[in-house]
Amino acid sequence: MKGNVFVIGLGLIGGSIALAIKKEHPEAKVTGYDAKLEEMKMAKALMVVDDYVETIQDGVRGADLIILATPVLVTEKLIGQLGQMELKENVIITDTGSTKESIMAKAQRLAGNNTVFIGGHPMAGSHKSGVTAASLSLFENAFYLLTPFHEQDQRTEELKQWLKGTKANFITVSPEMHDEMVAVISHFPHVIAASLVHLVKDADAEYPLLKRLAAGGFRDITRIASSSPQMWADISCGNRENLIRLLDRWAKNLQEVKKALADNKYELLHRFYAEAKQYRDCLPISGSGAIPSFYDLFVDIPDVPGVVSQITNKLAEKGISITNIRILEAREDIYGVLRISFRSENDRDLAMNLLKKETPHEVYIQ
Ligand SMILES: NC(=O)c1ccc[n+]([C@@H]2O[C@H](COP(=O)([O-])OP(=O)(O)OC[C@H]3O[C@@H](n4cnc5c(N)ncnc54)[C@H](O)[C@@H]3O)[C@@H](O)[C@H]2O)c1
Ligand SMILES: O=C(O)C(=O)C[C@]1(C(=O)O)C=C[C@@H](O)C=C1
Repeated sequence: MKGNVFVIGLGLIGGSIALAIKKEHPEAKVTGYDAKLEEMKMAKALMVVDDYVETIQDGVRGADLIILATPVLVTEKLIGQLGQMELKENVIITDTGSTKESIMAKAQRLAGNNTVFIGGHPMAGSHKSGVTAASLSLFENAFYLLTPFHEQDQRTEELKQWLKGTKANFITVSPEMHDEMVAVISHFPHVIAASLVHLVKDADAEYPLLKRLAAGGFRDITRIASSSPQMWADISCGNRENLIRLLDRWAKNLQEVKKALADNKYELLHRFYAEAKQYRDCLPISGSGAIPSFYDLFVDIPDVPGVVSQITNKLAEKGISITNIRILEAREDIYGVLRISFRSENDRDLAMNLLKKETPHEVYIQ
């Protein structure tokens, strides 16, 4: 497609969408704006945007598509500001915010003058922020939720065309349903992850060794506690009522666990873990989903210095990026197993072929 795209908020999400649009629509011009000048300069240097402007007014003038990729409370304010500006006729405005009800309520005022607002939320991301974390493949195979005011709107199809390069799967939902669902699978887990970290932090003074012992399980469940505080404070305020309801349900659930412990009810505790495991094991491990797909590759390696960097260097030389790396077992008498995670199946297959060809190690997918 041809036209002017204006991205406000050049962080992880705005940057990743800009990259996808530039790749899919090379004839379009992608301009960016961010509250931080440094972020704009970096976005241009990394060729995430073609150019940047120093005021929002300069960017919206002539824009055919405006994408708001700022923290959700900021997005609400910006929608108000856009309502006061002169916009191009037929412009599509969308956002990427993790909440939808209050954003859609604000956006109602934007309707008219052939302006259309279509709420959006790509259901993939990371605990990392900023344009340097942006990636072309961030949304590949992920769900991308849309909340248009009119479901069958032709303009929604137009927006999907603009966003085709994300390779995401688009689904239309109501803003209310959106906020209830993401509260359970995304917003509430972030509250819990941060709260768990606070629990450990509070015990830190008493047990200085704690930090060093906090290994696999704790790290896995609290990765998302490293996310942007502004983003999550905004989301929490934007989805307060659903979060309060979930906190009540969670408290009740924990009371039941507490009672089972107090009464020493082994069977109840076993069922508690078994039912959780059964449901968790049924979640899709690849393909689309709110839980990001991790495409893992396993490499048997000897426990000798330098071997991990040899492998990562080989991947870097071929431009294959990894999302996570971990040694699962490393004892003197046995081989260690290196688990390398990739963003896409394609990256993992490229890595497997490369490492099989260029290293003596056993390389396999579990
Ligand atoms: N991080 C995720 O996993 C994820 C996933 C899906 C959706 N989202 C949503 O996407 C949006 C962006 O998140 P992100 O992860 O890219 O955050 P980010 O922190 O990486 O980027 C946000 C950018 O917005 C800029 N910004 C803040 N206030 C601004 C203002 N007034 N004007 C212009 N720019 C301003 C910041 O400087 C920053 O560069 C949020 O609404 C978030 O809820 C995040
Ligand atoms: O993977 C992560 O770090 C995320 O937190 C991504 C995550 C999520 O909770 O799944 C976070 C917020 C977004 O609205 C969508 C995706």
